[in-house]
Amino acid sequence: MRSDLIKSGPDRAPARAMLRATGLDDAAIARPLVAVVHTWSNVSPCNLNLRELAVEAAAGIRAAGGTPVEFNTIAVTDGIAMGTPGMRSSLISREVITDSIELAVDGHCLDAMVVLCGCDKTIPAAAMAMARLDIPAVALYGGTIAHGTHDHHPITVQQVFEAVGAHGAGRISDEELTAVERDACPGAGACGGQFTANTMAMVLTTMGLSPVGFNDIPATHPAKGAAAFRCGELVMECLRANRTPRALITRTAMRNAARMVAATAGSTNAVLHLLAIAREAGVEWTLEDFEPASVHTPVIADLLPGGRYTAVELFGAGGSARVAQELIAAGMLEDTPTVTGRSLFDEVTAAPRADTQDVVHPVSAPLKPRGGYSILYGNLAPEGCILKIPGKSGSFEGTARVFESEEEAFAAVQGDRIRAGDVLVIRNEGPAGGPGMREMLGVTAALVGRGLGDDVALITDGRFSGATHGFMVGHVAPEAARGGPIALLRDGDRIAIDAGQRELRTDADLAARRAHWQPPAPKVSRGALAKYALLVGSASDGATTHPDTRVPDRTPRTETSNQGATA
Ligand SMILES: CC(C)(O)[C@@H](O)C(=O)O
Ligand SMILES: [Mg+2]
Repeated sequence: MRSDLIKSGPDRAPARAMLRATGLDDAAIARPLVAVVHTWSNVSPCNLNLRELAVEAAAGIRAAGGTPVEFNTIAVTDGIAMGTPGMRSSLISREVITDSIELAVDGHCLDAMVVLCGCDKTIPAAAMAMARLDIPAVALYGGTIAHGTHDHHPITVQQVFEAVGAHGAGRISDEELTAVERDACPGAGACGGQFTANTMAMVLTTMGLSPVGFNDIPATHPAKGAAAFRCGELVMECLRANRTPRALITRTAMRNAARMVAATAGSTNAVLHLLAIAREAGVEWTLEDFEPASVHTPVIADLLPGGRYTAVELFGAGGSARVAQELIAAGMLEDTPTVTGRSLFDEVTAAPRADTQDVVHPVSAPLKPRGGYSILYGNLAPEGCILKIPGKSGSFEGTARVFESEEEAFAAVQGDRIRAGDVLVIRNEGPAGGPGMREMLGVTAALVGRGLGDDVALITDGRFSGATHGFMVGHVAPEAARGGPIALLRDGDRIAIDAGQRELRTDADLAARRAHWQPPAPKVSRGALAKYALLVGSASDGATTHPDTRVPDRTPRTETSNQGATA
């Protein structure tokens, strides 16, 4: 046992003395020491229930012969940070949470862990830490928030962001905005559409890191506690069987996860996070691998932000298992092992199947013929970018309106300075340039709220919330701060988002402008943000600080007229 390093033999008497002080007796010290890691915080609803779940998980570990030890990490809540400088801390927190789980578990030589996570970055961080440590481990998502009700319609925080745009355009009153704000978020749980948290929770399930069905249970549902208890028992089974995460995180699991994201029109952040998880697990998986997964998987789940339902209705319809059942029936998933010791297909097939529901469609009657995202390249994104395919699919050509920050763009939208046919370019918001690759939900929701959602497009080296919809291209790489061609765009340039050719391009003479380009001065010089800006790789590699991530290319790019999909 790994924990023998800290507790066996005469030399370890000081460590045992410390453990005794926490209330452990000889028998408890002799048992496997199992971490209950959670990302509890009461700054927002997302992680609010995790301390309660930690008690249940610890009880499950004890019941199965282990000794639980608990610690928690930080969490940064996008729904609160959005649109502020605070949002720079969001993606960086994924690295910090992963690192802190590694350090606390390795620092105390713990034998196994249950990771309880609840929001956009804590969920991928859980998977990254599991991959990195590769000790027996189970992840459990705290669960979705219930939806609010406004004017007899279910709403989520997405509608609050969009109401801000409608309010800015004078379409709704102060009172209406306040009423939406008050109605949207009824209690504990992460944002309720197929936004980043629910998308990533589905990824954990699909990859076999969480038992099928558990992550779908909403945060306030009475069954959530029993699921946490079972995770405690299960991690002890994993320990005895020496079942570890890297056996689960395979290329097949990546492909399955990418297909589930496509089928549910999930958050584009899943692309960043899956790349980061793959790097931690040492799995060969690239940005381009997402394209076939999306092309060959129709959207079958009618979920917000583009569709009608929230994760609570999906839970009632059978949850992630129902989506997987439909994809399996169509030959669109491959069988893989899971944390329970049974295969994904065995678990999914055994899951109950609701008779009447209209949240998840069969593959034969999809909502859209292909998945919700596409990877583009072209002379504006030689390393790639991601298009969130809008409701009104096709291509978009328009005129560049260049903004050097999210704040500038938001002010232009709210100041009624954006017109149909504009392509907003928001740059210097990339992983290094932001730093921290903020989500542009404030801007994208304001566009939708003003009724401009179908008539303008947006490209950025930043990223998007899961609640973003419209004609949106993010993760443009290389980013502006590292000399990506997006840095060279000017107001008035023609920009084409060509979904058919999978290109983001301009006919502007970028090569001529290159000679005059100067890298922008770093926005921060100390602290976590500055460290991240120095270490982070390209968004096309997951925007991670993993040492194997391709060394950032800081040399200016040479423009060609069109570098195409193989660039
Ligand atoms: C605030 C949201 C909706 O949670 C967003 O951060 C996301 O990425 O989905
Ligand atoms: Mg987010």
